[in-house]
Amino acid sequence: MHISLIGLPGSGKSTIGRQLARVWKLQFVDTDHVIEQRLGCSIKDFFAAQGEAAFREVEAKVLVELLQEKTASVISTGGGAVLRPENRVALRAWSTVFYLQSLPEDIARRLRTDTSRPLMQGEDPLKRLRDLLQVRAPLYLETAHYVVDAARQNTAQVSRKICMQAELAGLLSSPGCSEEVAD
Ligand SMILES: Nc1ncnc2c1ncn2[C@@H]1O[C@H](COP(=O)(O)OP(=O)(O)OP(=O)(O)O)[C@@H](O)[C@H]1O
Ligand SMILES: O=C(O)C1=C[C@@H](O)[C@@H](O)[C@H](O)C1
Ligand SMILES: [Mg+2]
Repeated sequence: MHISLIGLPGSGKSTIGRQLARVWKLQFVDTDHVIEQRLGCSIKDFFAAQGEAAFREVEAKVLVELLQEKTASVISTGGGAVLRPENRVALRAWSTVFYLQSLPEDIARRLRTDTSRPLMQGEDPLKRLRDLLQVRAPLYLETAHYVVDAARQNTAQVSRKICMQAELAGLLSSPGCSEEVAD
């Protein structure tokens, strides 16, 4: 019923999810955004005050709630949403999952000046992304119904690929939407 996007931090889940929801005329939800609303502070501040384990607890609760919503939505997840086995099972069971498979080099270049992502604030963001990918790649692949090659692609190109795949799989009631994604 829902469409979920998974992938590394900075792989474009929020940006592309919003584009797809607009084209498909579905509700758009971003788990990070819902978590921040619930916490009443930024994820970065919550990480600093309570630590990552506390964040993962909140993330798991929010994710299941959103997946159980009746209204069909495009759900952009946080980069670490696949870390918990129960999240992986829930994502696969209650949504069609697209993995945005991006290159750490592309992401590091894009996020050079970003200070909002707590896991990207170290000395060497590229090494951090490579380390994250080593741990998470099998989890993203295990969770995904479809893997989208997002390397060296802009967001409109990635959105179009997802649209075409969704049309091929008969996931959408109104085919032809891949032509509507603007560059
Ligand atoms: N394929 C892409 N081409 C060009 N720019 C991109 C691409 N993907 C993402 N971006 C840009 O990179 C930044 C991060 O993207 P976005 O916030 O959508 O990533 P995310 O996957 O939601 O990250 P997080 O897991 O931290 O929530 C944004 O400025 C977005 O416009
Ligand atoms: O990759 C991650 O573990 C994270 C990515 C972000 O989307 C946020 O969910 C948070 O900063 C953790
Ligand atoms: Mg995001």
